[in-house]
Amino acid sequence: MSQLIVENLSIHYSKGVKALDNVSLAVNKGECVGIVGESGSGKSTLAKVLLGLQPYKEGYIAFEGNQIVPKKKEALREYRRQVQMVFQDANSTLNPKLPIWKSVLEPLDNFKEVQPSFLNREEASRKDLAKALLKMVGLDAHMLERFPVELSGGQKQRVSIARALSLEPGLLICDEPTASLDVTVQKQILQLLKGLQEKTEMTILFISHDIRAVTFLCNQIIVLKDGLVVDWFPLEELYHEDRHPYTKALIKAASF
Ligand SMILES: Nc1ncnc2c1ncn2[C@@H]1O[C@H](COP(=O)(O)OP(=O)(O)OP(=O)(O)O)[C@@H](O)[C@H]1O
Repeated sequence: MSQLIVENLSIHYSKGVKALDNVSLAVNKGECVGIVGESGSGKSTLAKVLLGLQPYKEGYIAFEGNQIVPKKKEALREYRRQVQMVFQDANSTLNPKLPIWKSVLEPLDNFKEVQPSFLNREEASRKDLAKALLKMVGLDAHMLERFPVELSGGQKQRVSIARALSLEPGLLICDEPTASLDVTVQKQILQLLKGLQEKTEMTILFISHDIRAVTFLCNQIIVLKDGLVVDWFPLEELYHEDRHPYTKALIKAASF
């Protein structure tokens, strides 16, 4: 059974804008699935709907067999623990007034009942927990007392990833997590996500306009254009002649 199922999802904004048009997809546990498309193709709308931030009237979304209904608060809370998000702008995730160690512990503070297997909440001090989380994303303990303004873009994104990992999610949704970073740092973040995915076996849904990033990380690729899924294939079939002309154009523009 697929971990995440989306069936015939359509989203219309006011003024007749159809951001998603009958979108169906399925993501299996432990897979890394990329959603690629140009600006305006509906990627962020899809991410918002999947997080329960955007209501939907047409279609069906289920995670681990349970339908996601934005108004059902209790079910949404458990879903929000299971499904974590990394956004493009780490500044929107990190409170500028909090030192990194407090920021990194915020999700665990909101879900006191969670006992991630890689942390010993009872025995460790709060700073030790924060330190262990930073270590998972390749950050040194001397970052603990710093504030977001004192970190580079890549370091801030690592902190955002550490926060997301702290609740040991079953699914990590990354919406353009590398788009604001320079090329070398982008690569490092992609490598970090790849390593974490292999280690933890969590599912990753990686949303990006950058087909290079998607093909580096993902084993399944879904192509969105004007709110429609126009192509969906395993990585091995990237150069297959059956690829949709739009996918071929994206590949060509990326000059692989
Ligand atoms: N709140 C909104 N109200 C009206 N239209 C919207 C709203 N949000 C998005 N849209 C429209 O829906 C379509 C899809 O937008 P969306 O932001 O999901 O695309 P995207 O692929 O994430 O683009 P980008 O990469 O530029 O963020 C676009 O035509 C956009 O103008």
